[in-house]
Amino acid sequence: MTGQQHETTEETGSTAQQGSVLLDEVTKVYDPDGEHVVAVDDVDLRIDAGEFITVLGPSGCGKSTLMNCIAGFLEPTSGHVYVDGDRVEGPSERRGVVFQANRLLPWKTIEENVNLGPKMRGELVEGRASELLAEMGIEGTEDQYPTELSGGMQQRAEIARLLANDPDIMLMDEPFSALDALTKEIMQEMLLEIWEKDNRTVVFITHDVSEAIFLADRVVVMSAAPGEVKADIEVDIPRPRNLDVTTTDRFKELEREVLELIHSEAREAMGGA
Ligand SMILES: Nc1ncnc2c1ncn2[C@@H]1O[C@H](COP(=O)(O)OP(=O)(O)OP(=O)(O)O)[C@@H](O)[C@H]1O
Repeated sequence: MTGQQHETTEETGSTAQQGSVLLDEVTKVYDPDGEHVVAVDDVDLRIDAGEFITVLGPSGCGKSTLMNCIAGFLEPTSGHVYVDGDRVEGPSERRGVVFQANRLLPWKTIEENVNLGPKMRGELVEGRASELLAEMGIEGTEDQYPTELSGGMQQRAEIARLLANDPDIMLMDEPFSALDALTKEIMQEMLLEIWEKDNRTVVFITHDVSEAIFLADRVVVMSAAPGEVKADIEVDIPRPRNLDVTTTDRFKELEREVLELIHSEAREAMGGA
């Protein structure tokens, strides 16, 4: 994908780039043993192709549920998810998912892990895994096994595995939350570099307010359970960004605004204490 694909064509009025997401009145109710847990309540959300959205909210407010509905792992109880105008009816390699704990297969080498998706589809390109590993800054790890790599390197390999499928949309559920602070910062800058190059749509769930603002075009703040969209905040900090922006007045201002929203949600969730 290129920046050019992101431009609107005059003839059609639509963007050529793939990866737009529309959540239309999405509600998800779990019903274990008749308990009726409303995890996500009537969420409307539009994400443009190529946008980077972060999702913040108190624990249990339905962030992962929402992401799993976009991924196609879960079917909404009511409402629909559309990707590029088509209703999501199941998982697709066009929507790649990264979780906090990586899904690398421990008995396969890093190269074999990265090649897994393309191989299964009969689209294996010789040398592509090495290219992606180099892009992720872990060249030379092709023949190693996941457990031989540090946590940060495993997450880099995981993202390389995702990119090997060339997804239009990257769905990332707290991908860096298990990493130490320094590794986390390095990963954040690296993710932005990749995104600024390819402009894939990213939906990134986090509990970290600073991470949410640093990465995003828009921060979506969810309310305490049942999860609704409480605020949708545009991050008007110029790109390309590096971590220096986190010391600017505008960044601090946004951080205060988002923190206040999160705190008021947490207070409400605790019964207004
Ligand atoms: N498979 C399930 N069966 C029953 N209830 C579930 C299931 N998955 C999630 N829930 C419930 O739905 C609500 C939302 O959960 P979800 O994991 O989506 O929230 P979250 O915001 O991602 O939480 P966290 O920030 O703690 O990861 C919670 O009350 C949770 O207990």
